Amino acid sequence: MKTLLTNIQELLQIRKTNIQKVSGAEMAILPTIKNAYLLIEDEIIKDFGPMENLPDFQYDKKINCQGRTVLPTWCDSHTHIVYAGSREQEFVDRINGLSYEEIANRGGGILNSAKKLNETSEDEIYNQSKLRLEEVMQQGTGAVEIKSGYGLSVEGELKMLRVIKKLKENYPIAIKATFLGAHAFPTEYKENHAGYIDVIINEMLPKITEEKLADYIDAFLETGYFSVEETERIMEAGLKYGLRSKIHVNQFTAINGIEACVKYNALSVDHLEIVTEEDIEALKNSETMPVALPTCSFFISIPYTPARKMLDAGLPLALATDFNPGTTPSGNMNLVVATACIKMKMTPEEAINGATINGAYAMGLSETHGSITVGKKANLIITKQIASFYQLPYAFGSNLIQDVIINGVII
Ligand SMILES: N=CN[C@@H](CCC(=O)O)C(=O)O
Ligand SMILES: [Zn+2]
Repeated sequence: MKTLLTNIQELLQIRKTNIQKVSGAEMAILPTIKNAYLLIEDEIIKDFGPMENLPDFQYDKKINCQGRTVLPTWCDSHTHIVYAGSREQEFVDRINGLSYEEIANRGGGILNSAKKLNETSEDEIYNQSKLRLEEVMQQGTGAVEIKSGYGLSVEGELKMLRVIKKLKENYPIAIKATFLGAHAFPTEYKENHAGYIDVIINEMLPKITEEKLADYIDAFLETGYFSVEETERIMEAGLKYGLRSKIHVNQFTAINGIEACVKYNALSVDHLEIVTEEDIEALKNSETMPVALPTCSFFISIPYTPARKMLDAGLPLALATDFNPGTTPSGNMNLVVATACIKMKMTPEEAINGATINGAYAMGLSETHGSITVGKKANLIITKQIASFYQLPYAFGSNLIQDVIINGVII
């Protein structure tokens, strides 16, 4: 099956060779072709170029993209899409003055979602989660990472990861699964951290890897959650089972966690609302991708990741949603890109790089996703008629997506 897209007003994020990520000043450059064509063969990008060079292709279907921009689908490298129920009461509690920490200390937060998850059947969790996945696909996401972490028990974590596996099997979108047993300490282990970490390492990890349920391992490295030393135990155990880490870190406090993550060659460090000079130094010349979650900052009113400071230091930055019931009940990457521009002072070029090519890197999907490159998956957003791609973050409340193509098929 061959599909030809013609008269594309502007084709964004074209990369002739497969580069892995963009860093620092490179992030300001978003290569494009104006008045372009693109040929899809089955699920792959076969060719693209300026309309004046359009070869005499045979094709089965033609889409005239007059006035429309085409770009790769979003790569959302950090979500908690699989969960049970919702937490809008905590949202109202925060409006009334309670902080995220105060709510968590009253048994809300992650433990609230864990209780709901353990009381809900696997089928019901699947049915709730698939609706969220379908929604984000329509919003232009073509690759997504999904974490466990609301089970906090052997059965609960396995249940979540089996739901993620089923989503992988049933949907065309690329999904990476991350095991986040170290998301919080269950109440019964509040005074016995080492005991819970033993459960993670000796009971959960062997079962999860035996069933091949996870691609990565995560921990919430934060004051009041997992310490640097506790997270190091988790990262070390993950590596023994072949799981590289992607770590929640520096959301509320900076406690030298990033340095530890880099030491363990984490694929990504995520959140980074509080970043010190030492953290930036640790990330320089590393293979660890920093990931910002601007709609989390927006929703719970915490600082935004200091993108300018990080880019000026030459670092790369990826953008993701953090879609979860507590701190970010939204998986809309369009809003993430807009918020990064409006609140973090990233340019549209930088934000789109962060949400595509760097997001793919943060999921280990650089070979297949994140750019318009011959041989990569034909995962494309076709916009409505827009004056320029700057309108994507500018008109932040509008849905500017006309069609989403995943693996060569309009969904
Ligand atoms: N910070 C840790 N985990 C999630 C929130 C979890 C929750 O509140 O349910 C996050 O990334 O923001
Ligand atoms: Zn998260």
